[in-house]
Amino acid sequence: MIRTIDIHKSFGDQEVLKGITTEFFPGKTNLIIGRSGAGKTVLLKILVGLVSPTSGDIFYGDVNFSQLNKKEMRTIRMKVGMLFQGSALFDSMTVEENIRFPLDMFTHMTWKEKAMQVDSCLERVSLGQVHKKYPSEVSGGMQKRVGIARAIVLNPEYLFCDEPNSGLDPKTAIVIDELIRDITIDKNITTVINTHDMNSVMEIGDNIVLVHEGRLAWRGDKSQVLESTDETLQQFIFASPFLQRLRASALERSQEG
Ligand SMILES: Nc1ncnc2c1ncn2[C@@H]1O[C@H](COP(=O)(O)OP(=O)(O)OP(=O)(O)O)[C@@H](O)[C@H]1O
Repeated sequence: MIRTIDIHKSFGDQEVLKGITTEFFPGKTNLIIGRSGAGKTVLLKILVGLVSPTSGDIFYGDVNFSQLNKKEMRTIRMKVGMLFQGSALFDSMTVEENIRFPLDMFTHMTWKEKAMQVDSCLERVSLGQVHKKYPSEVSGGMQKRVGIARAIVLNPEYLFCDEPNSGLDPKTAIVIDELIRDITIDKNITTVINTHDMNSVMEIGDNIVLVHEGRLAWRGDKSQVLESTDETLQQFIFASPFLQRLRASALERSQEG
């Protein structure tokens, strides 16, 4: 579990985060949602330790992440997997070299142990004979799978995904979401996903954190989204007139039934 307590972040005069207190749970897909510029990426970077908060605390379990020295922070980082926006694979490395990279960096495993771990992660993301291919030789959806395989190769306790659906068609996006959710449940990972994608909210939103103008505007799960009367949430989720009509008719049907 990750807890943030009263996180503030300013860049110069601009206060981007204005006191975020929330929780992200193990075995759940925790989504950070919000409009462009709301502060989602800054919050995600603070959670991972890439950006320091101006004030506030982050707890990984019982450990106060904000007060660790470099060595202790490295121990926590070893437990963290990252799926970057656009997958961020190394173009000059094959798929298997990409996935093996964290093992080379952080472990003393033998060549054979690494090969077995790479195979098992590729199998977990349902990719077969792509070991020797380069990222440019596989589709965008496959690149995401490779990115996920690399993110889980060290058996992380925490998984951070920045816009995992960007650039994918809606169907492939749902398949990738479901893959992330299944891995989260199987391995009891605390997964935090930064997303704009409404399908993700409604399909895998176990714990949804809505950030609005740097503040926590709403928290709940996907089953509470439709019924919530929170204005900020409704304006964000049902932004288009089409979705507003859809919501109205869904609510009508549920009242009739
Ligand atoms: N390193 C930085 N220096 C100065 N300002 C920054 C920095 N990083 C982010 N900001 C500002 O913080 C605000 C929030 O940015 P952030 O990237 O977190 O938004 P976001 O919610 O992730 O938006 P999007 O959905 O468009 O990615 C923006 O106004 C941005 O310009």
